[in-house]
Amino acid sequence: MKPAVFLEFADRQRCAEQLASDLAQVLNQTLAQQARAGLLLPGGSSPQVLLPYLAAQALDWARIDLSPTDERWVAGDDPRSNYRLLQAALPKTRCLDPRQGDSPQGAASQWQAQLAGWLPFAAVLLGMGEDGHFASLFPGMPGLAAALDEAAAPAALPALAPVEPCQRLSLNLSLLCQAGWLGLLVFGLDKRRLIEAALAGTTQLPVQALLHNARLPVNIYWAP
Ligand SMILES: O=C1O[C@H](COP(=O)(O)O)[C@@H](O)[C@H](O)[C@H]1O
Repeated sequence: MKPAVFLEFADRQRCAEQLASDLAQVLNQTLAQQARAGLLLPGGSSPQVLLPYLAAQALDWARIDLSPTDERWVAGDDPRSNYRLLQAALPKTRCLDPRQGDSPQGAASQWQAQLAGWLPFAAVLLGMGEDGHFASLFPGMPGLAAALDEAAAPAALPALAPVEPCQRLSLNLSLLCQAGWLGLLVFGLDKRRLIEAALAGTTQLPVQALLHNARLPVNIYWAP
């Protein structure tokens, strides 16, 4: 297990400000060495406080390739779409819509093929749900063990959530770890307790596999 870095902040604004600044530093370093930089961000509620701070960073946004870490199988203009959230918040990036086919399986294959051209990603930021899922790798879903296997081939796959919208697309742990920097953004006391249990190895949750098996240290940003 690579030691995780736990960064604790007094409130969500300060946490988001620091994370935005750290992400910008990683991206600027990458852009100093190559033409484009790949950035993967989560959807859901947690990044909503981060995105305005990130958009305000001094960065050549037109050279950033952006993708969600996972997507809900809904229309691209559905308010629940992670792609829609990110594209609206960071409109100057080249934002990739994972929904590239008529079926989740077809879309996952196309998305995976496009992301292969971005590797390694400059930075991957993940979120975590109250049930310990990250990206769209949910406890108990079919194929979970393979998706959490760090030694598996890097892949995008159809995934299943226990709540609507159930049909998802997600990257597996192996592909999420093909990065120069890996982060996890979590808010609230319940999620903190979960992270502490996962770090101690006393859960069977997907986030425990992330914290124990990722091939690079996870930078955890937490605020109440
Ligand atoms: O469904 C999802 O949930 C997780 C966590 O979301 P949050 O609202 O609890 O922050 C998110 O990281 C993921 O990208 C999203 O699709």
